[in-house]
Amino acid sequence: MTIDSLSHPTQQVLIVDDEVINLKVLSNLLRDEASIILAKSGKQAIRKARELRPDLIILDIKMPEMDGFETLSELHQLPQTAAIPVIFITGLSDEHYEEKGLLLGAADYIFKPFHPGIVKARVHTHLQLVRQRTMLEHLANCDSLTSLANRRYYKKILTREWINAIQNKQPVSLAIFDIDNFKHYNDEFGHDAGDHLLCQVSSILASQFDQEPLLISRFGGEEFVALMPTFGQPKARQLIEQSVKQVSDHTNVTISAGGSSCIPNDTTSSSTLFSKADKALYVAKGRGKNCVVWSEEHFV
Ligand SMILES: Nc1nc2c(ncn2[C@@H]2O[C@H](COP(=O)(O)OP(=O)(O)OP(=O)(O)O)[C@@H](O)[C@H]2O)c(=O)[nH]1
Repeated sequence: MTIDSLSHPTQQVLIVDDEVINLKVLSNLLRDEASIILAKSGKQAIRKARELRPDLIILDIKMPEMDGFETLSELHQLPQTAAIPVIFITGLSDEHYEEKGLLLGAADYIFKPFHPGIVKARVHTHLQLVRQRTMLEHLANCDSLTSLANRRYYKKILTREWINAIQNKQPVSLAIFDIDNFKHYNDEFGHDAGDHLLCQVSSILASQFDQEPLLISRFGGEEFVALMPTFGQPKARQLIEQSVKQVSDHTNVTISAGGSSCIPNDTTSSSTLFSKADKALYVAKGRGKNCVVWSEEHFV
């Protein structure tokens, strides 16, 4: 995973209605605004929303089996769909239902029969809000020079993955990369060339860690942290060694890495994992750089 996976180039709207004619009318109306996904029931909507992560959901309320209120409640309970805004479009025009829908967390409530222009305008506004939110998230979580995840985002994901690992009794590995002799590179070629090199190294690392659940982040300066949830030491170490080799094969510099692995429990802390990796990095630098040291070799 890189930070780019947080944004989606074309916005998608999921329309949910048990009446095919309503699905047709709404998709014709909104196809200029976004690409359209259709669902004919609450259950189907939840499945598609989990899989496709649309930017906005337009939800009918009166549907057999699972009504719109139940569908919204379930969407809000799932981590993959909890933040997707939902607009109710419904024949239930009683204010009591409108209040219920908004209190459940709907972004908007539109009565049927609807005025096409008003629906279009409201959908347009909500999609614009989603774009603005995505942009803010991107700015908050992304390193502006390299476009990698920043330290703030890394910490957020580390907290989440640490809890997951405890619950599922799975390993977590972490490695810190540091560019070797970068001060010398800056002094020799200038700060702009140094920036360019940081971007080059970042893009090589991003290509090595582009699969879920991996995360590569710029921790600061010329230091990068790779988080490898579910990876035990052998698999993690192999990936880190491969990354170090890729940088030395494709740039004018080398990098060193220190790694550490554990199966977290209630008594272990992620900062211990980090400090073990940091100490291993120090050892790697002392061994002549351009190499990987894993903490177990030196710190049990
Ligand atoms: N161009 C550029 N340089 C940076 C940036 N952030 C940190 N640096 C430089 O990175 C260099 C890090 O130097 P040191 O900490 O001495 O490490 P080093 O020269 O790589 O030495 P070793 O870590 O022992 O291999 C400093 O010169 C910083 O100015 C940045 O965003 N752009």
